[in-house]
Amino acid sequence: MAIKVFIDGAAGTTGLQIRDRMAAETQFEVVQLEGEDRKSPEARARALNSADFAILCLPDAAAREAVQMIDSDVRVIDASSAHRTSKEWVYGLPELSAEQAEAIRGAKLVSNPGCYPTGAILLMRPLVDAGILPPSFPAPVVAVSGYSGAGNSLIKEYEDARASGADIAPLRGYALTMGHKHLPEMQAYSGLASAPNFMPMVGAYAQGILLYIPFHASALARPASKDDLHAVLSRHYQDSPFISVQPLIEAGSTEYLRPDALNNTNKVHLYVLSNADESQFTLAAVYDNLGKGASGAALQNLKLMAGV
Ligand SMILES: NC(=O)C1=CN([C@@H]2O[C@H](COP(=O)(O)OP(=O)(O)OC[C@H]3O[C@@H](n4cnc5c(N)ncnc54)[C@H](OP(=O)(O)O)[C@@H]3O)[C@@H](O)[C@H]2O)C=CC1
Ligand SMILES: CC(=O)N[C@@H](CCC(=O)OP(=O)(O)O)C(=O)O
Repeated sequence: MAIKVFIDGAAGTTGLQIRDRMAAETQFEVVQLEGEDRKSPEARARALNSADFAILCLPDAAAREAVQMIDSDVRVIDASSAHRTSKEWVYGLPELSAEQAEAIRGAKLVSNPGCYPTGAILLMRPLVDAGILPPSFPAPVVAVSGYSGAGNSLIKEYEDARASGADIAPLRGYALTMGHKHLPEMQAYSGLASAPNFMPMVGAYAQGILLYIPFHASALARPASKDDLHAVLSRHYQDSPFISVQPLIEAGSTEYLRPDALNNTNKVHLYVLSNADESQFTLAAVYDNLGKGASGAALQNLKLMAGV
């Protein structure tokens, strides 16, 4: 019998992408609500409690509301930021460790990571665990995302502006008061003592993230070369089907990184960059905000939880 999966918020950016990605997954039967039922608390509660799994692709408040409706054994994956550091929830990043993957496999409540934290945590956590980055690391995180990262409303804003020929900023630096909602999960799951210094930007393109963590060698917990950093990350992700550490960049290379390089995949590419004397390093990540940054990760967690 097919495994019943209710997607609450199936008409949104994340929900639509999950549906598309599930089209080829015949072991699952997708349930979604149409028309007025989409936002009817009664219809949502019925669909939620008659499913094996529910994926919440909703604003935080509606995700909290959905959780209040549960009176069955339904297992939940929440794509919103409502529960990412809640004790009752398991953080849905299986690549953190074998134990984390195991915890997700058996969990009732899984919180899918935020798009920016995914790259930042994948880069920093293995280096903190290896004692190369200290927990006191004053992490600078600078990232650019496509506008789909903010869902339907920003997609509409950019697409309307493009259609009408209105002025479009090529890049917007935002969260200028430095209190972005992703800070708690970035800190908690990177293993840091304090919140990163996070400066996000949104570009005038739809999809894809490029994220940088630039720092001086003096910030390391102990002396380490670019080969050391690269070896720790490569070892950590050696068995991962989705995360791959890219080769070190050769001197004189004219290679460049583009945020949309992995669009429509669940992959993440990680890089260790350095200057010639290795007095300065930058960790970098490239991935799809709607892939491993949202819908791809939700499907990965669903398959892990369902054991398929
Ligand atoms: N876009 C991304 O890259 C990422 C998004 N996320 C998170 O995923 C969640 C969904 O985001 P996203 O898909 O981008 O957002 P969208 O705005 O594109 O979609 C949200 C959907 O939820 C629906 N909705 C709103 N309120 C209710 C309600 N009370 N009951 C039922 N449905 C409701 C909306 O309907 P309507 O439009 O009619 O209001 C819409 O279809 C958010 O919490 C977001 O933070 C996480 C990681 C990355
Ligand atoms: C470009 C853009 O605006 N991005 C969103 C993050 C999208 C995301 O990851 O959503 P969650 O917060 O649910 O994780 C932002 O910065 O708020």
